[in-house]
Amino acid sequence: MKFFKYQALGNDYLIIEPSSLSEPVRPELIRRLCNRRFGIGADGVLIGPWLTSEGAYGLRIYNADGSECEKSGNGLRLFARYLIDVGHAPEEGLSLYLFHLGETIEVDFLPVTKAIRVTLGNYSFGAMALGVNTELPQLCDYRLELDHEIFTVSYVYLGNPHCVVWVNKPSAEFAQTWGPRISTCSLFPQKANVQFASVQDRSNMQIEIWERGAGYTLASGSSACAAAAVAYKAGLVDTTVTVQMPGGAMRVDLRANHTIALTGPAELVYQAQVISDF
Ligand SMILES: N[C@H](CCC[C@H](N)C(=O)O)C(=O)O
Repeated sequence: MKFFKYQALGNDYLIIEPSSLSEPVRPELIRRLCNRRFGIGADGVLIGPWLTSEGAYGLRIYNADGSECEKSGNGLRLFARYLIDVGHAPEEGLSLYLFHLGETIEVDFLPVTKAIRVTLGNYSFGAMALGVNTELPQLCDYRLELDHEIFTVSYVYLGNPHCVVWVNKPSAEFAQTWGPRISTCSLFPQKANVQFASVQDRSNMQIEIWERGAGYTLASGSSACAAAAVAYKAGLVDTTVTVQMPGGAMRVDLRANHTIALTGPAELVYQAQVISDF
C-alpha cells in the first residue's frame, strides 16, 4: 500500500489514494496505520482523490482512532499540497476546489510564502441545536465544573465541535490532563476538540490542543479557527489573528458571513509503501 506522509506545523496526516487500497477503509486499518509504535504514526488519514463532475477533488478524512472527521483545516490544506506535488492539480498560483462530505471548499496557493489557504464554511455558536447536551442556545463563557475544577468554556461549531477554554497560560501538561476529560464530558455527546487559549493582544493568541479522535496534537487548523472565532465574539481580537500553537503559528482571517480563512505551511515528509499485511 503506497502512502504519502504530510505535516502542517507537526499535525501529521497520511494520504492514501483509493487505488492503493485493496478493500474498503476499516477503522482498525486507520488505527493501525496511525499508531506511532505498531504502525507508521499520524494524527489522521486522508483518502482521495476522486474527481467530481464539477472538477473538484473528493476526499475523506479520518482521525487516528478510526472515526471519520467532518472538518480538518490542516487535512484539507495538506491534501491540496499533495494534489499539486503529484501533478493531479494544475501548478501553483491557481485556486482549486476540494469536495468533502457534500461541501465544496476553496483552497488557494500563496506564491511568495508558499503557504496554503483554505476557506472554511459557516461557523456557528449554536449549542443546543448543534449537538451540545444543554438547553442553552449558546455556551458562551459558560461555567463548567468538572472533577472539582471550574473552567470558563465556549462552544463553537465549524462542521465539527470545538470547546474553547480560557486559561492564563496554555501548557501541554494542562491540556493533556484536562483535554480528555473536557472532550468527553456529558455536555458533548459527540465529544469535542478542546483548545486551552489565551489572548496576547488584538492580533495574537496562543493555544494548546486536545483533539477528539487524535489526542494531544502540536497544531490543528480548525482549532486555531475556533479559538479565534470565540475571542473575536468576546471582543478580544480583531478579524486577523495569528494563533500560536506548539508546532508553530497560523493566520486566521474572520470574514463576513461567518466564514474563516486559514493560512499556513503544508509540507511533504516522505512517501513509502507498507509491505506487511495491515
Ligand atoms: N487536525 C485537524 C482536525 C481536528 C478535528 C478532529 N480531530 C475532529 O474530530 O473534529 C485540523 O483541523 O487541522
